Amino acid sequence: MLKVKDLNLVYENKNHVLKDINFEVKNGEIFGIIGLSGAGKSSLLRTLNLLQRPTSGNIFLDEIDITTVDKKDLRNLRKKISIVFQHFNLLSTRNVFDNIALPLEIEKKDIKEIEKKVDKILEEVNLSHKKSSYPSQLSGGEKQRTAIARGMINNPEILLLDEPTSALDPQTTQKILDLILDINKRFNLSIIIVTHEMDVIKKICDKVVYLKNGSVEFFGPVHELFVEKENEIFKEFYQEINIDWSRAKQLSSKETIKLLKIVFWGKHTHEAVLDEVSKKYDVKVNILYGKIEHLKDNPYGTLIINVESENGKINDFIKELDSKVYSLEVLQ
Ligand SMILES: Nc1ncnc2c1ncn2[C@@H]1O[C@H](COP(=O)(O)OP(=O)(O)OP(=O)(O)O)[C@@H](O)[C@H]1O
Repeated sequence: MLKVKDLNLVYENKNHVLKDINFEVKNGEIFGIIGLSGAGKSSLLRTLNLLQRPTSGNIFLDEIDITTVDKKDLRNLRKKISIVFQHFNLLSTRNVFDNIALPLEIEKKDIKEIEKKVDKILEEVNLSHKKSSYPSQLSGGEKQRTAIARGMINNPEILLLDEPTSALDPQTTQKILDLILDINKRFNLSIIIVTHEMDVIKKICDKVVYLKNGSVEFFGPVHELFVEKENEIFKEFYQEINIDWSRAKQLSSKETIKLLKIVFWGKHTHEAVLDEVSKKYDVKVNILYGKIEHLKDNPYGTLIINVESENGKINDFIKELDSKVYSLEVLQ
């Protein structure tokens, strides 16, 4: 487990970029760091394997505070927590095989062992056919696979990925995300991924830290970010719900009409809860906005509805519906 405690980073020019950061990453988790440009995501990632020393605070890897590690133990630390850089950092004069072999050569490993390990990892990232190619002969996705393979060659406990899909087209992005999910499952490897793409968080992450101006604005499971914090965080990140609120409120201005926001989560998302409860209380439902999305393995749905009842049972209807959905908010 990786635990970050009260971490601060002040650059030499007095720029205080990370402020009292706290979070933890459990073994085998895929953990996202998200935020707007300049929020401090890359700075945070680089402190996690001490490429950038924090100004204060602690980073515990399995209870040991790595911020106290001295220079000679840094190489061992970076074998345990390895990083894949945003622009891959492949050496242009070395082919794919030799790029991946580099960390083992630095360790002065036996040539036979190097060949065996590199060939195995090449197979795992589906790149055996490109082992003799040079970086200039590779597509963006192949460069990323090479960089990930090099990051994996020393069997790290944690793999840090800086914007692994930012330079890729949507199809290649999907393939790289599948690869990340695959290595996470196969090796029970913890993966910490910096991204500015909400879709990446949705598709592969278990937990997430949302950074704003260097502070943790949210830390928790991805579905909580989407479901509970949607209004606060998403408004500044992107306008998630596209609805004409003044019209919706005007429609709901009568005493007998209420405007509701309902969130469904997990297996209940596909159940006909709304239909059943509205029939039971004889309430008319008018859907103003609706969508179902997928977060890793679970669907979640959002509905904005107004409901109308002349029989005085609208509050009973709301109470029962509230007990059957993930969350319900009376907007008006
Ligand atoms: N070495 C440095 N010295 C001083 N300031 C720096 C240094 N590196 C980054 N910064 C500043 O720290 C802030 C955070 O930068 P960082 O690259 O960590 O943000 P980010 O969230 O990763 O941004 P982006 O999404 O644009 O890559 C920015 O204001 C940046 O200019």
